[in-house]
Amino acid sequence: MARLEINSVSKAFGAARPADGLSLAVEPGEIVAVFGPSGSGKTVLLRMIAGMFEPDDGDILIGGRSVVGAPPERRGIGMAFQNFALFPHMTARDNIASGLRASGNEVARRVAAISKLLKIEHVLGHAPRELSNGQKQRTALARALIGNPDVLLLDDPLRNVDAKLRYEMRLELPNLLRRGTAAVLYVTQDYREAMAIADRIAVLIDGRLAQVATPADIYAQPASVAIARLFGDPTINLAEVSPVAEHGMLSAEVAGARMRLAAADGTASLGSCWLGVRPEDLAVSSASSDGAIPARILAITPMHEKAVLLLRLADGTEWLAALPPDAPQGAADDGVFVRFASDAAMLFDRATGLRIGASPRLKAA
Ligand SMILES: Nc1ncnc2c1ncn2[C@@H]1O[C@H](COP(=O)(O)OP(=O)(O)OP(=O)(O)O)[C@@H](O)[C@H]1O
Repeated sequence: MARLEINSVSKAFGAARPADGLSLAVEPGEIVAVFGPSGSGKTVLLRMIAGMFEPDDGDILIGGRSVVGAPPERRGIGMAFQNFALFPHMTARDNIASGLRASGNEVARRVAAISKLLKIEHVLGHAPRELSNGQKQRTALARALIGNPDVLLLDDPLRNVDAKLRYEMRLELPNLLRRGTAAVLYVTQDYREAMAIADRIAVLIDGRLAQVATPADIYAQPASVAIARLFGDPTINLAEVSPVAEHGMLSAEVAGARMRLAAADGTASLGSCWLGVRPEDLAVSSASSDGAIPARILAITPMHEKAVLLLRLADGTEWLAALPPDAPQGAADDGVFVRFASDAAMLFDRATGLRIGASPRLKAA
């Protein structure tokens, strides 16, 4: 059992700075997803931990000991990659055993145990070219897990498997990974995968950790508008507003309608803000009411578990609403009214992008 600690780690390649003062600790048995846009530095972070290259600055500790400068094979790390990286001339069995520094019966026993767990016992004699992508991925995972590593690094391991298997693995992987005591760093470009698999998510943007928190907290309390936009499909709706405080209540005009937002802490009005409302927090109806935004339906996309409406608000802003499939939706070109509960509104400072208010969203009005 060993903790992984990344302390103020930086790395530059010429003008690119894929790691810029990163600090993160992963406990034994914990799964932390590293999630962020393409090019944000996720792979560079994993490679520094693995020893494929060293940081310019800062320290990386496993079990309290610095591993900077130590050869990769001495770091107690297991790794699996999106491209599987199996040895083509070896069987699945030998690929898995190559992750172990042991011999004889012990190897056979551990290969049998891990391949049973990963349901690949029947393909152990096959070469990689004879395996499906799902079987390749399981073989690569078995190789990473077999040595009971202190730290397990998984670089987008489900990127190249089909949608059905990805869905199944999202359900299976957390249980599988938690059977061991490895500190797991799991890189993904898919926010759903990060939310399904991880205990905590580390959001990496431009080489910096923008937020590290549980999946539920990141969704409900994104630290900034950039993070709010990375989580959610369809993505969060935004409107430029200048909230005012009156009688202890914040309100703002959105497309001509005055919306109550939250109980205001003070009497001060806020400056220019982004108002954010998630598509699933919008209600759409044909009847007007107090605080409803007039809008027109531009298009409707039925999406099985929900219907997504593209709306044009009275001021021309386009928003998306995600409604349960059985909710009345109207039809394209219908005039409708859009509402959201005051506690569904998030406010972000326009200048800094940071979320305003400490409570999950803002305090309910
Ligand atoms: N060996 C290298 N030499 C020079 N630049 C590099 C090297 N490795 C990475 N970079 C640069 O560092 C930045 C971060 O790359 P990285 O591969 O870590 O991104 P990522 O977040 O893993 O992206 P993706 O999700 O697309 O895999 C990029 O600008 C990339 O071009």
